[in-house]
Amino acid sequence: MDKLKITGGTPLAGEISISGAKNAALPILCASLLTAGTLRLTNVPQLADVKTTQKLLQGMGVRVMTDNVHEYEITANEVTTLIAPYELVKTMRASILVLGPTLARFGEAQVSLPGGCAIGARPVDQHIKGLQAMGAEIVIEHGYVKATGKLKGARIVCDMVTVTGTENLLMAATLADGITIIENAAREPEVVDLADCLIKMGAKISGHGTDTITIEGVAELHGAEHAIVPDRIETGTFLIAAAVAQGKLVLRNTRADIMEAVLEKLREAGAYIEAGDDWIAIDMKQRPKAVNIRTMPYPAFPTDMQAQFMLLNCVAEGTGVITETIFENRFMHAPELIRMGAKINTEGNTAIVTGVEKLEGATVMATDLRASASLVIAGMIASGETIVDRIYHLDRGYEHIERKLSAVGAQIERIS
Ligand SMILES: CC(=O)N[C@H]1[C@@H](OP(=O)(O)OP(=O)(O)OC[C@H]2O[C@@H](n3ccc(=O)[nH]c3=O)[C@H](O)[C@@H]2O)O[C@H](CO)[C@@H](O)[C@@H]1O
Ligand SMILES: C=C(OP(=O)(O)O)C(=O)O
Repeated sequence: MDKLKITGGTPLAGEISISGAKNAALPILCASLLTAGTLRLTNVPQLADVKTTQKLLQGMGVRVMTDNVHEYEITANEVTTLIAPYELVKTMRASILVLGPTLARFGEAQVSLPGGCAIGARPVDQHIKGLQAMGAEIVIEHGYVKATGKLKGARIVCDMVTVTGTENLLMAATLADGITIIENAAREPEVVDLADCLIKMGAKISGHGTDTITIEGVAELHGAEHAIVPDRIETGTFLIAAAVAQGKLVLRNTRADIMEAVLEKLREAGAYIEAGDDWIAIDMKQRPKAVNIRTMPYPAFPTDMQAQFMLLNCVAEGTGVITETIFENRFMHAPELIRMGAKINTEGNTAIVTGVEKLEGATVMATDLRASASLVIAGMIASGETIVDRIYHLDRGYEHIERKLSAVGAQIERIS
């Protein structure tokens, strides 16, 4: 199993190019199931999760052509099975995103229930409830969601803001008979990117980016071309790296307008940030100041940046309080950071973090995607050597993270 070996304490400076967003690429790849036409995608990140989605679609008979870098051509004109099997779904929860489009186009779908994961139980009851409101017959049998029926428009009020839930219902509604209104919808930029792609495919959608999305179903969708939105979480992760290493980075091919809450917190921590249309620059001249963080749905502070900000507080001046309101078990990085010398007290969904002058290198275990990222950056600023184990989590969501960070001064190598 691969590990990362990091030697801490090297200065960080230079430029990094940001990849397309995992959380936009995955639903958009699944949206290919909505049409027999060809979907041409650019800026697709090279990630394990993208490969898993490719396998899942190919297993259903979808033709996926790729230059194996960032461009994909996907045609679902000869779908051979409407089943998404457990073997693939268990490795990636986002596989549930084939449910809405498959059911909407073919009137039938069987998708393995994704089950819980390290950060929380993550049920999919809202996806199911919404599809039922649209007329689907749904049973759960042998661990599979089995859905049938011709979908019709409905008014759906989500019990909580759910990103993939909104995406599944949005995709399903594009081919439903009549008008669907999704209330308490997720407003994340990745939902907006999916909606923009669906509109290019001929869908009639309005209100995306607000908490009420209206979709007028059409008889069929067609092929389209779309560039995946930049990854705001990858961007934020590298900004944190610069902030804690007191470095200077320019991030290219990204967008500041979709990550204001994160940039605001970095400024509060003492970072000097400038941004243009497709770049963000950070210059951190001193030790960061601790910040308080409360994770909430977009446009508030994202849970996917919580672990990285916990690390920032670990080496900041003062004490910061972190409250995680989205996932019930998303502090697993805390005990690993404590092994590196951090001072963190967790109680329920709150972590009180008091900064120390320096972390110490150690062997640590990555437990989930963003926890892994926080440990890698911790290793970059710690004294001595850090080994981060179980980095397959990292490969799910960061494209060549060790190459990108090495290019700006970090000493990181992948070892087996
Ligand atoms: C592939 C993808 O886009 N993943 C993102 C997506 O995950 P994902 O879409 O799975 O997360 P949700 O927005 O659905 O989850 C938000 C909360 O709602 C709960 N919930 C959700 C659906 C449901 O049917 N029932 C229910 O109870 C979840 O357990 C969680 O507590 O949004 C999360 C929150 O921004 C991010 O951390 C993930 O990176
Ligand atoms: C939790 C995450 O992803 P997923 O929903 O794919 O598990 C994440 O990207 O941090």
